[in-house]
Amino acid sequence: MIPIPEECPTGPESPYGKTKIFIEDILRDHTKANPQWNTALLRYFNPMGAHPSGLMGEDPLGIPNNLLPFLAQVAIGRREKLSVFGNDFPSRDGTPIRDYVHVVDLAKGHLAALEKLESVKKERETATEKPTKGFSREWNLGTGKGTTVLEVIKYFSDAVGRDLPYEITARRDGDVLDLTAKPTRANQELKWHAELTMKQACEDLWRWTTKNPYGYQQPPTESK
Ligand SMILES: O=c1ccn([C@@H]2O[C@H](COP(=O)(O)OP(=O)(O)O[C@H]3O[C@H](CO)[C@H](O)[C@H](O)[C@H]3O)[C@@H](O)[C@H]2O)c(=O)[nH]1
Repeated sequence: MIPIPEECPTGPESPYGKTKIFIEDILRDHTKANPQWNTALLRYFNPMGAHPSGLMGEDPLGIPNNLLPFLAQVAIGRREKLSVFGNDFPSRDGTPIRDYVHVVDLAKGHLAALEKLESVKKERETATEKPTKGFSREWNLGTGKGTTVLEVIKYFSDAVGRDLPYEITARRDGDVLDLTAKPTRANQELKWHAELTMKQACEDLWRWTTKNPYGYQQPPTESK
């Protein structure tokens, strides 16, 4: 079901996807058995960007697996070029579509969920009939807007101010065509909407990268 609503049936194929659903199941079961528990199950789409101050950002160890951290390392000169994993997907430019959400919006989604749980807690405490089960709910933290890999490269190149080198390579195992959220439930129940644009996310990521080319680590020293 694309875009993916909160009600979408789940069927993870990768071990990583399975860990996410196992954790949700554990939390749902625990909450069901403990009426005093209120649990938010937040489903992240593709987080990107950095704090606009340029003081906090992502610092993957080793070779980055994810698109934006890799692209940022290409732009700052730590890697030669990006490999685009396949351009034969049935999308508008042949590359896969993801829902990239700014980390600041994602952080605000957590605050909105905590506020919602507070109000649920108050309602339940004052209810005439005491609940026999806890409260748990799934919410999609995504923008609802899909962007292809080539579009991401264009947005980030614009933030950097020059074209960034990439080559088309084979598909990566497990990559699917489209993972765009339909965050209707999160929009309505949490009164949360992603507000920041791809342009802002790319500018914030580039500010973080230029201020901290090696993330939180020291630059490597020349060996003699
Ligand atoms: O070097 C790269 C890295 C990625 N991609 C492409 O870029 C898109 C995004 O890939 P990512 O690895 O950045 O993210 P995924 O969509 O694979 O998502 C994974 O990483 C996300 C975080 O960014 C979440 O954790 C998510 O749950 C997890 O499945 C994919 O089409 C992928 O094929 C490339 O072309 N080259």
